[in-house]
Amino acid sequence: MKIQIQDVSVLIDDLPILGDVNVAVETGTVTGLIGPNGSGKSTLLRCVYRALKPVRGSVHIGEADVWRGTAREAGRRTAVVVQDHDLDNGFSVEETVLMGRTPHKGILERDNAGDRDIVLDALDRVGMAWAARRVFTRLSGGERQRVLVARALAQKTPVLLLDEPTNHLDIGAQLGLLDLVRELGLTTVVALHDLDHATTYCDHLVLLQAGRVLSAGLPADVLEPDRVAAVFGVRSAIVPHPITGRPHFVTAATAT
Ligand SMILES: Nc1ncnc2c1ncn2[C@@H]1O[C@H](COP(=O)(O)OP(=O)(O)OP(=O)(O)O)[C@@H](O)[C@H]1O
Repeated sequence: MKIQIQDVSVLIDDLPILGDVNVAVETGTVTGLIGPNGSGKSTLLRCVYRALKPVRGSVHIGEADVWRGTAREAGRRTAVVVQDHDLDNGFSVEETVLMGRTPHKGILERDNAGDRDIVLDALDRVGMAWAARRVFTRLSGGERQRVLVARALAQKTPVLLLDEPTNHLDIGAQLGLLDLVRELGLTTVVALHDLDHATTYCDHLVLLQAGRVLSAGLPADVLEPDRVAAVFGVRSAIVPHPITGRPHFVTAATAT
């Protein structure tokens, strides 16, 4: 299912946060949102998962305008993994992941064995099945993050949005999660700070600066060294990875 972001502008407290953003994400591809702190990555994701309505422009997922139709319909199309989750409710890990099934249920419909199988499978995929009975808020930050990814998987949507999903994760878990995201084959938009992860795991990148798209396209084209230097203030290169031979983004501090 394709994502089409057209001419999206956002104002918060009368301040322009996003201006005339256009992004197209083809079905089954992974697009990375990159850019400095405050450049608008989370805000753009919020427009796609309908937490924030743009003052201008539109977001379509497939044929559907995200602001038409119900939140339930949106929940069947789009799963989200965000930071700053507010889930201090004493729920178990299993109950937390079961919330991902909500858009598929009728108002009074109870969870069934099929839902529980989906939940356990999702927890298994992120290596958290052992924690099914644990209280979600008592897990470590990285464990909680993996559970929230499981909740998104349990939602069984064609579109997946992730806002810095590798935060809190150890390096093995970071690469495991990004491998999983690729394996899923969903239409995916992921905000990432690690530009090597962006190079390795994304089909396309969108570079935001001050709420505007500065560059979009293949990772090697977007992460052109002069552009990286101008935006992030670091020297960079894309070189063959010494272990895999694949393109590897490396940086060095600007020479003094
Ligand atoms: N609710 C809000 N009220 C006021 N300003 C906001 C609000 N949400 C976002 N902003 C501002 O919008 C700009 C973009 O923020 P956003 O969180 O989208 O950036 P980001 O690229 O995701 O940043 P980071 O890499 O630091 O997570 C920032 O200047 C931020 O201060």
